[in-house]
Amino acid sequence: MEGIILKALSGFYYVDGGEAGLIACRGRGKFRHQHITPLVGDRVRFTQLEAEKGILEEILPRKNQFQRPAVANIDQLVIIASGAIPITDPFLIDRVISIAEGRNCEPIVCINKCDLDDAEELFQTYRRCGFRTLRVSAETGDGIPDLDRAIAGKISAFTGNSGVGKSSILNALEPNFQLQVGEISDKLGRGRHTTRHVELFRLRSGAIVADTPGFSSFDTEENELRRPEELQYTFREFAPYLDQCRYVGCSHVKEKGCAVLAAVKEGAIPASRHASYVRLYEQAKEVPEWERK
Ligand SMILES: Nc1nc2c(ncn2[C@@H]2O[C@H](COP(=O)(O)OP(=O)(O)OP(=O)(O)O)[C@@H](O)[C@H]2O)c(=O)[nH]1
Ligand SMILES: [Zn+2]
Repeated sequence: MEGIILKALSGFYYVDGGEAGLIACRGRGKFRHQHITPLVGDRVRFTQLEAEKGILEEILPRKNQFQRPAVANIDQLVIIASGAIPITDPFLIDRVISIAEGRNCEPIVCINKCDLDDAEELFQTYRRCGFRTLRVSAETGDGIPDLDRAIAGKISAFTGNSGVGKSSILNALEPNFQLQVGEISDKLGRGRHTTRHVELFRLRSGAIVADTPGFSSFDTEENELRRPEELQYTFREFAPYLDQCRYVGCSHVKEKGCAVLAAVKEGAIPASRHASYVRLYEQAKEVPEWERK
């Protein structure tokens, strides 16, 4: 049988076995010998032993994999942003987009709290760059059906800065969730710096989503380990200009004859996107060679 690992706990992998329900599986000893750690999100082959118990036989090839939180096969990263309380700094969005683009994972920009502010500038910035960009309000329910359609049939992880409304949106998508919204005790309890537990949930619509705790702040570590010269490929709107710069190996930061800079000047590339690129480029340059993979 085949299924997806939704949760890992105390040595058991809970596999969504479709009609068979949730099957608690142990891994075969060979995984340990081969240093293979099954991850939440893994597509697996397993044998059912009794009603709700089984054994993992094989991990099918991964589409991608993240370390913090440890999860595999994320199809889409839904980046929640907001134009009001709090106003999202575009750099936070761009950093996550860059991570997603480097991992064969589709970024979706979802602007919440549109009842307070329609965030026209953010919306246009990401739409113009070619990202699927949605406007929603968890409060009024506006746009939530669009988000529902955007995540249908996929595995999606939700991310976004604190307070943008990730829990509220998941609750709006699936009232069964009943995630606690905006409570201080909850925020402390999540222990963002301690556990990195992650779990996937199948919504009634069939979409699979990663719960927020492990995903509320995507770690930048992996991004910073990327070579500076690879960063340009994670800004999709740069693509038409990359081979038009005067110098081979142009960093698109301040060189003369840089086609990317010219496009920023003309307004074809949003200035905030380029500013984020420069910031990530400078960060990437700081990483010593021996620290890279
Ligand atoms: N007006 C308005 N308020 C919202 C909306 N969505 C969420 N809120 C409010 O924003 C606050 C934060 O919402 P949460 O859902 O807890 O945000 P979060 O992103 O999960 O926050 P963290 O747990 O800190 O990561 C709460 O007071 C919500 O009621 C919205 O669409 N409109
Ligand atoms: Zn250039």
